[in-house]
Amino acid sequence: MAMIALKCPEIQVVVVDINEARIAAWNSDKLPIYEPGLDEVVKAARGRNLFFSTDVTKHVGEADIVFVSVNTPTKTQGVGAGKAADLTYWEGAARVIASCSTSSKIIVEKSTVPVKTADAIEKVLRRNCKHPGVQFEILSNPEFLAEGTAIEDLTAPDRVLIGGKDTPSGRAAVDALASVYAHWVPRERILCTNLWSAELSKLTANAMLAQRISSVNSISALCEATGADVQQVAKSIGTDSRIGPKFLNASVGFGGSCFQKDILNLVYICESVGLQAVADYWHQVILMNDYQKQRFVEQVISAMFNTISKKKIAVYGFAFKKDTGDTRETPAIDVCRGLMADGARVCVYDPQVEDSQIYQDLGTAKFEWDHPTPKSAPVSKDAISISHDPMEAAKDAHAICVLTEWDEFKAYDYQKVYDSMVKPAFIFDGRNILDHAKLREIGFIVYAVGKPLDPFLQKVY
Ligand SMILES: NC(=O)C1=CN([C@@H]2O[C@H](COP(=O)(O)OP(=O)(O)OC[C@H]3O[C@@H](n4cnc5c(N)ncnc54)[C@H](O)[C@@H]3O)[C@@H](O)[C@H]2O)C=CC1
Ligand SMILES: O=C(O)[C@H]1O[C@H](OP(=O)(O)OP(=O)(O)OC[C@H]2O[C@@H](n3ccc(=O)[nH]c3=O)[C@H](O)[C@@H]2O)[C@H](O)[C@@H](O)[C@@H]1O
Repeated sequence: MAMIALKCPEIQVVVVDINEARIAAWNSDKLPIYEPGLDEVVKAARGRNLFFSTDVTKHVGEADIVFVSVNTPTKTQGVGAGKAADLTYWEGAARVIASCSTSSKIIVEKSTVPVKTADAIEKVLRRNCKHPGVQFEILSNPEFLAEGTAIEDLTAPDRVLIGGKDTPSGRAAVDALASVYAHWVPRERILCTNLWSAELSKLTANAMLAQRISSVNSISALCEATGADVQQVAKSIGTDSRIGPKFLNASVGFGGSCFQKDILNLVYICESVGLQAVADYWHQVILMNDYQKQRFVEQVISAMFNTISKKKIAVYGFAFKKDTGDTRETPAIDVCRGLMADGARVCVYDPQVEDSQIYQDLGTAKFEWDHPTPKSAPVSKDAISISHDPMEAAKDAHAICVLTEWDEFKAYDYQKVYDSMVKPAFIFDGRNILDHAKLREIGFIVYAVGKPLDPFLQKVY
């Protein structure tokens, strides 16, 4: 919305949220999320044609176009728990829109939703609007930005996707929304489809992106078993232009708020229409991701003589990727839990993530985090500590686990780090970002995902 406000000065944009603390932060000097370049965009438009408010009914009532971007988490209970998308917040938003609309509106699905959601939302809107003559035209306009590169992605998107009904009013609504984006996006990049294609394209895009990571991660395990190098393999296959080099970095596993929930949602939809084989196929992407995180933990334990009990392990990076403070579904949660379950004393350092977030994440059950009041149990402060200094985090530690690819991790003085650690000192590079040859020269035992194993780490059968 900030980008639309920046690029379309004649359009008034009001962002409304029921969360007062978030709106207060959007109106302050410290925005509630860390996203490179976002501060500048917000500051350029805020107070001009970009406003943040908790007065949902007033601003929705006055709007011609309403973008609905509420959360669509995985259900935690009831039918479809653990897979289906929970549309409670979406339905709640639709009811509010219906109750406060005195004029016709275009309703834009910006959240990622199951295919056919527009049908359900239309029913809620139609049945709840008290004003005769008010019409709602629903469009699907899924968002493809990635966190950490959101401003770049929004400035020059590969495509903008708009799905609408093939009726005169549907086509007019699609044109109206397309003309907003056309302020800065070339027309040929604005793709117009039917509603169901747009909804399903979003889930499929995320599933196929995540599938690439699970595919290369599955091969990383085979590389370790055979002496192949996953980065060499990724480069070799990625130079085939039909495959391409992007999104082929082996890692400790993918995280983020969307891949897992969207694939599970796709799996559930397939099951609901009786396509079990299709559901199983996509579910394997998630299972491979779980396997990759578990495999990493097992590698740490086995390398350190099958016992990490009471050993201090420094974790470098808690965010799900670099350049964001977001920790939703970060692989660090499962890895830290795995290490703590084996008795390790974990000390986390992350340049952006708040301490309270780390404690909350480690104490919150799966799928709970994306609901407004997640149930969270306190975690033992003996098992987990947080440091704001990477040197201090590594001091007296037996091992360092690199779980996020923050650039600053490459620039540390690892001789100094090594000197302060217990020997043998281990580094487990879950992102393949460090200079492994140099670390070995210093004296570290190095494990890197999908790389030939140090003789020290090779299992003796
Ligand atoms: N985070 C991302 O990078 C991307 C997210 N998406 C999709 O966008 C949607 C939102 O994602 P996020 O922004 O990450 O979630 P979020 O949880 O950070 O934000 C959702 C906001 O909606 C508010 N909300 C809930 N019900 C409301 C209501 N009835 N009225 C007003 N506000 C209400 C919540 O208070 C919350 O601040 C999800 O469907 C997600 O899959 C899509 C592409 C990228
Ligand atoms: O629907 C969404 O929310 C968004 O989900 C992803 O974006 P995001 O989750 O923000 O971040 P990604 O860059 O996709 O990274 C996801 C995870 O995969 C990991 N990853 C990524 C690339 C890679 O090669 N290897 C790898 O392990 C990242 O470290 C991270 O944990 C998609 O890339 C966006 O297009 C989409 O809009």
